[in-house]
Amino acid sequence: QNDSASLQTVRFKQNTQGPIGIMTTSAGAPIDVVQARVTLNSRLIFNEYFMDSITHLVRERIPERVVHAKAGGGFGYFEVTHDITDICKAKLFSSVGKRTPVAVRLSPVVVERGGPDTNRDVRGFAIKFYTEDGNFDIVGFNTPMFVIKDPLLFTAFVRSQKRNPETNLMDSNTYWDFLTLQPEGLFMFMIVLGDRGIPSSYRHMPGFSIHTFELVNEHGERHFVRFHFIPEAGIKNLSSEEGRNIGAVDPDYLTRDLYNAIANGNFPAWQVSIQVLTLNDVHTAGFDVFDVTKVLPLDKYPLRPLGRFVLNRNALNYFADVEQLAYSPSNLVPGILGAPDKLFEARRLAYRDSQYYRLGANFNKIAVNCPIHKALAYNRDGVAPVKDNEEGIPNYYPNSFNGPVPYKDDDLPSLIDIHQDEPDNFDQARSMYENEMTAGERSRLVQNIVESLGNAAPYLQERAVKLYTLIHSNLGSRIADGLAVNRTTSG
Ligand code: HEM
Repeated sequence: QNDSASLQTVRFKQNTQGPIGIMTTSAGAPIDVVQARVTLNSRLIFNEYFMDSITHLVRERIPERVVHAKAGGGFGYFEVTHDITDICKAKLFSSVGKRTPVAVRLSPVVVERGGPDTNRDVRGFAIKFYTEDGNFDIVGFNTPMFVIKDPLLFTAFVRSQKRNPETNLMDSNTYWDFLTLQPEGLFMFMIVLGDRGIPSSYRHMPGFSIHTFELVNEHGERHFVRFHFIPEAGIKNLSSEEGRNIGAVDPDYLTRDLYNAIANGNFPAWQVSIQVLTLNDVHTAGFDVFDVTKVLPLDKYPLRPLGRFVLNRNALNYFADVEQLAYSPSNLVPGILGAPDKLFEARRLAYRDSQYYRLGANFNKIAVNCPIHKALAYNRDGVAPVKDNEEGIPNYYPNSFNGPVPYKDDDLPSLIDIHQDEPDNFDQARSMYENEMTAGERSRLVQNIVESLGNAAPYLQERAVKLYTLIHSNLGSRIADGLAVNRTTSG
């Protein structure tokens, strides 16, 4: 193969004059490989090359993320193109033309670390902005809504979509059991099972914050926004058949495409815009605008342009720069308070916990997670990397010895209190089916649902048909017909 990704090692050779140095052990001692390779009649325990490499090899794997284990990543910048200082005082938005470095990780949800990129799945869309006030992360999806609004259901969602504990196989019964027990998720799965379920490349994939974030301006006034990221290259997707065929030949298709695009100077870029609501809009919307299972209608809350981001650099090392990336909804900066819904609150805890588990206590000291200005936290010690461990700076607060002092924000409002109802987004699902989908899109949605649901137990099929009928009678009856035809042809 002749693509940039396949030729990485060849390029390395071209860019170097010859061997880059004498090989050593991890402790830096030079190795005489001729000697070291005489192992069959010698004491292995004294062979430092063997001992150093074997003991490292068996420690090379860290836990994969419980979700979003596989990904493509890229680095670049975010640039403000439109002034929004009337609604937000965050420094990264302070002036038109201002650039902030970003790290972006794009990932299927259920697919495991070595699995196929072209599976039908939701895709994660995570951006870290390295601002002068610390890191701000938006950890979103390629769908504008999430599957549940009650965080208590998250564990059930993940387990039902992943492998059956006895068979270790993906299981259509658990998949459809969850969706039919929590029918608010069917709205998001109209996208997953529809035309947008398999992006043709990460460059052609949109992103959404989903949560409605609360922002404050210099005067302490609040606004509420959802972020949208629209690919400048346009939105493009694969059909089920294309996904299957491509995945059979190259399971890393999307990862490779992203790497090659960046390596070849065809830099992927996204337009960033926001839907903006005032406090009054929140009260008069007529529905819970913080409900992550719902979208905010674009005709009522149109997109306001904000900026764009461009990915112009690949990771220098995938493990160091992408695997070790640690995004968290709790990474917020002055001016951006986060979202007031329960799911966001749960996420503020879950990501940190996951990163302690997979990366260790000092995950924020790993280079790719470090803020651009030195963090002055009072934490010390723990597993590597500790870097300079803040040298002689006092390690407790408060202290009388010139340790870091608190930031003062006189206007700092807290997140508003909201009341959340039981989820009900059938109206939005109905409207999507009725008004937004073309006849072709509807047919392909039905076909994909029938294909997937056809593998589930009959009583789950019945439950699903009832729910789809509540969304739209036409959708329900077409699925029922499709399942009946399948039964006849297979029986
Ligand atoms: C709006 C809803 C949600 C969205 C859009 C979302 C999105 C994402 C994305 C994009 C990632 C991958 C981040 C990366 O690239 O490293 C991720 C990872 C993860 N998510 Fe979520 N998620 C949502 C809800 C939740 C909830 C409710 C929980 C648990 C309470 C949760 C727990 C996790 C965990 C533990 C990880 C792995 C984090 C790590 O180890 O770095 N997510 N999520």
